[in-house]
Amino acid sequence: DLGLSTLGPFSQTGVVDYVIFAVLLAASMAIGLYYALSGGRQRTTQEFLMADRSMHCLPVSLSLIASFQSAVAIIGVPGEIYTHGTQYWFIGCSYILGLLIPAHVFIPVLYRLRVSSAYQYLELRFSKAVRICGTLTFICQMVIYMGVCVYTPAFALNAVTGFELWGTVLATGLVCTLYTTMGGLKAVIWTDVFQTVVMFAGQLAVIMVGVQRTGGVSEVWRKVWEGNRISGLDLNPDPTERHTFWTLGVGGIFLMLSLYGVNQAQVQRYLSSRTEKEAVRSCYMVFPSLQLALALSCVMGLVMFARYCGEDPSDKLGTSSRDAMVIYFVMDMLQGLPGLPGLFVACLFSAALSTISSAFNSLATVTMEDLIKPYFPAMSESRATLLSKALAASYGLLCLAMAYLTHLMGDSVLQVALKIFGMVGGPILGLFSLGMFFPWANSTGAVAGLGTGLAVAFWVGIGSIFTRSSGARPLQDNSVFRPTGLKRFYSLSYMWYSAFNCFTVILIGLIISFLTGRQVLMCAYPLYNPQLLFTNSLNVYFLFRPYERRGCNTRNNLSPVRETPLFSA
Ligand SMILES: O=C(O)CCCC[C@@H]1SC[C@@H]2NC(=O)N[C@@H]21
Ligand code: NA
Repeated sequence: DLGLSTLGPFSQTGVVDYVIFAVLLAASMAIGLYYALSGGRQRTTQEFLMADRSMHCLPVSLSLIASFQSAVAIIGVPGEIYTHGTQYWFIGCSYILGLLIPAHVFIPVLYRLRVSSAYQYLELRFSKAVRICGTLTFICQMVIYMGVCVYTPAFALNAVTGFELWGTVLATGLVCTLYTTMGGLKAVIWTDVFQTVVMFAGQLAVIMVGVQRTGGVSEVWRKVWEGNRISGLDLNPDPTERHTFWTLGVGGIFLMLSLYGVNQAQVQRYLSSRTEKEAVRSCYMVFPSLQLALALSCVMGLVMFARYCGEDPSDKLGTSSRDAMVIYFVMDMLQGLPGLPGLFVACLFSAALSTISSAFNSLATVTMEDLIKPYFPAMSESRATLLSKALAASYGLLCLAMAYLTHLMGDSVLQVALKIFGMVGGPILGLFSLGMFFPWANSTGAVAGLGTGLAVAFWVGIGSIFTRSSGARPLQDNSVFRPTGLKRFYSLSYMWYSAFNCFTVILIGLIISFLTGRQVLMCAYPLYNPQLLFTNSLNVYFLFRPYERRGCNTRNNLSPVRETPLFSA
């Protein structure tokens, strides 16, 4: 508690803010209960994990946003814009291809395979070992990320308002675990819808009050313009430059593909759609909402700059953490307006709840589908569902432990989250790309590629922590730091991690495949018949297993879908 509890929402306006926060938690619980007691009452894994594959595109698209738009973005992005200007806004350019490729490349393949876990594809294409490696990698990524998402809002609030830290983490974690365990994917998707609305409302409120209290739109614009926080198009090709149009607009595409193309949390939402067209439509509908989310958090950073541009309140705050400063700004703007601080607290926790509930549910799904069911085929449906619920609950508790670990990480939470996605999500994207676009890759190559990709990713990621240059260089710091050799390698912008690690997996995967299974060339069918791809008809072949000693064989029981154009030319 930085002694700013005078600014705290719960000292000035008191009860009404607590009520709003409590209403948010209660509403989420109510939705969880509703889906626990209605429909099939969550008695089958098809319902608990896949929502009976009956969802419409609107809730699915809002739930897709909610999965990877957490308090990290709501607190981290304004801090980024305040410190470095609007260069980060260019990440919005990556949303075009970052959503088109999932819609027309990854969804068709994964939807038609009728899988529950994205990693089942890896077994069909490669082998069980590759599937297990993919699943374990995904579990590591989401468990670490969940910890950051639970910790962020609680830490930020505690830093500024003295709001009870671990009590909040516990309350959030328990409520989330409960409704996810009771109501399954249907509850997670519908709470995501409700929480996304609260998230947008909270940010909008802060922006409107903030602009009004900082002298109106023209005054805000004048201050950010003079403070040169409106960044131009930075076309600097230097890959060690932290944020440029290339690292954000192009590097961001690979980040988006790793999240919206192959991440189980998003794939599960596509697969829960009633038809493939509905899934593709939900992917398209993500675009405007994602741009809105990005705009709100960027504008919030600009208003915050207009408010404090001269002074630097970190001395009052006692911490130079930009993340804590964002909460200070919000409480400074909203104090004395009954209900608004509570609305923002609800916004923060809605963002966190909607992300960690998606993480719980997708972790329970892959653990069940990839790590348990294959070894217990005779397990009864009710037993499997009960186990899935136990898994969701245990992941909830694990996430609280991870929240504590986040305590120890440096950097702004936004950078921590983006680094995790780059270091772990990038290699997984590489693994799927190796399988889908390189028919001659085999499972030995895939495992070697993934292992190498993860090793290199952690080498760069950990190395970057020790070299100054990878951190955020404040705008006014114009010291020319020219890293050389290994230091240059460590200085790679973290926005390139997804692309860099993806290509490492593909490169190593291909080399090892050639060295171990050259006969493969004759057997695997192209996933896409390339010359057809651009004539509007997509022939999705289910892949034959790569060459075994006895010549090509099709051990999997999926017959190739031959020559049936999936949508007419
Ligand atoms: O908010 C978080 O929890 C993670 C930070 C943002 C993750 C990436 S950034 C590009 C894409 N847009 C989003 O809203 N989330 C993802
Ligand atoms: Na969220």
